[in-house]
Amino acid sequence: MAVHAGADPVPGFRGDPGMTELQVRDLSFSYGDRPMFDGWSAAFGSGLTWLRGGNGSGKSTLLKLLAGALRPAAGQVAVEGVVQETQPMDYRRRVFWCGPGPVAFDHLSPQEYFAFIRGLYAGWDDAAMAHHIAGFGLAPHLHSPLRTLSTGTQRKTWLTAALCAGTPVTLLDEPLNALDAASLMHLRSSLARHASEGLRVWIVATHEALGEGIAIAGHIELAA
Ligand SMILES: Nc1ncnc2c1ncn2[C@@H]1O[C@H](COP(=O)(O)OP(=O)(O)OP(=O)(O)O)[C@@H](O)[C@H]1O
Repeated sequence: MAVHAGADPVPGFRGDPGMTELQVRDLSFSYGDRPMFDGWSAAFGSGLTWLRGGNGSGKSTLLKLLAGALRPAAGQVAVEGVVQETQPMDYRRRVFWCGPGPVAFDHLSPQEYFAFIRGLYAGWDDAAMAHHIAGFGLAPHLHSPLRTLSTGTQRKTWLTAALCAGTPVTLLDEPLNALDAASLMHLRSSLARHASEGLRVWIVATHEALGEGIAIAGHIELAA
């Protein structure tokens, strides 16, 4: 297991004044006595960053740290100057994390989940919600409890929320998993649009290439 360290701005990060930025400084984290990150630093600018690495290299762990779902032993993570450790609620409103596993909302239907989540994010976009419900074919499933829906349909629900939340930073963990061909096409075209707009930070952890036509602003590769 490699321990990740260093201070590498994401290649392609432009650092323009006024653009959204996620900054990680001197991040350290261990699972028990097993270090994963030791003084790791990076700066993520607007656009899409592809987070790569083999199984077990720490991609999901890094996204959880950036989301605030795991607590670092040391270091600082900040979005637009809002520091995760000292302003956790303000920070969380700026970061949407879409992980691969089940979440705590599976008693809700997609419609109830969207109604709940739209109250948390000031930039929530209702027009985008209608667009993604259609694009992912979610309409027949809107009123069924999430726990009764297929893995792919649940993931389409989380992805719809991620694409509508309007947060400065969006973290997607293996977003291509479990999607059918039509949904993959819809996700890829949505990511391509956001990546080319370059207005917000998108960090996407995935083993496989995202597909042609998606502008990649930077790569981070974690060693296994
Ligand atoms: N809660 C935990 N406690 C202890 N070790 C953990 C825990 N979660 C993950 N790990 C270990 O940390 C390492 C990194 O895991 P992580 O899930 O971040 O990797 P990954 O790059 O996302 O892998 P994959 O590509 O397989 O999804 C792995 O060796 C894993 O076994």
